[in-house]
Amino acid sequence: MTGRAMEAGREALLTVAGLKKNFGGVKALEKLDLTIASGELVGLIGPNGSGKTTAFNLLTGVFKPSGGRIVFRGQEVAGNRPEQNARLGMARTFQNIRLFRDLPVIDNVAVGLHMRHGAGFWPTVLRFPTAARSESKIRERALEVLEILDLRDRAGDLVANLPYGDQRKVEFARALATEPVLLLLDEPSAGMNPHETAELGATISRLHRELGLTIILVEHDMKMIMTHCQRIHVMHQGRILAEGSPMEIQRDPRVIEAYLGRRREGAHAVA
Ligand SMILES: Nc1ncnc2c1ncn2[C@@H]1O[C@H](COP(=O)(O)OP(=O)(O)OP(=O)(O)O)[C@@H](O)[C@H]1O
Repeated sequence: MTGRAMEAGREALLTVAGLKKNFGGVKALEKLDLTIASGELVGLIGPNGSGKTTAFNLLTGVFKPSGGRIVFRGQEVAGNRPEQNARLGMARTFQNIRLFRDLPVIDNVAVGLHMRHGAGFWPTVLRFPTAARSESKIRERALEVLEILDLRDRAGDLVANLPYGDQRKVEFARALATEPVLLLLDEPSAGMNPHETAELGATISRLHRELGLTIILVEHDMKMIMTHCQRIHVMHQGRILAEGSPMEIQRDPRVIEAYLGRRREGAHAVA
């Protein structure tokens, strides 16, 4: 399906049609079709190797597609560079945390803001007054974003000294600092214990609700997906296998088969 969100009368923020990606002989994405409505919190799930991360890499411009279309906010963005899509309002986090561990939290968040509002490389390095002004605005804004994630008190701490769950939140803060309309979260619960995972799920839900963000959540933690997502897209072998509410997905025989088939090979099971 691509039409269910539209039936609810909401405008499409992102439409993906016939998206393909080959790596040599490997068809990582066979034919991806997906429509995400503005304001949704959707889950993108699927067995290991089904193409979820590849989809994120194509959406954000890390890889160029081998074919197909990506329309974001009414513009064709397939083949754009990551910074072009960031300027259009896409932000993402990665499966493995990618922070500057030996820098303070606030500097990590400011990186996201520099990408969007910075004075530019030379004015910053040469400390022109314009750069200083924009630098102080950036720090002010970084503190506001940290406040949203209850991390303002840790602004001056080195990332390396934060618990793992808080490091994830710093990643979120850095993504939020770019003021995205679409946030792509790639397995945010990876490496977390059940308590941290539950807290993170609540944080994602809150960001969705309070900031009106559209979020696509790639996750293997089925409890988080089933609790917080309104709609779920299931990928299998580079395509969408099924789409529906958490209840519909849990009962879908095709989904159960896709997961059980893979579980025999040691992958995660649904529900
Ligand atoms: N850079 C690459 N070069 C070659 N093959 C790749 C590359 N990236 C992904 N693939 C292959 O593409 C397929 C889809 O991988 P992808 O990482 O997108 O799946 P995934 O659903 O995100 O898996 P996981 O849940 O394990 O993270 C896999 O067969 C993978 O081996």
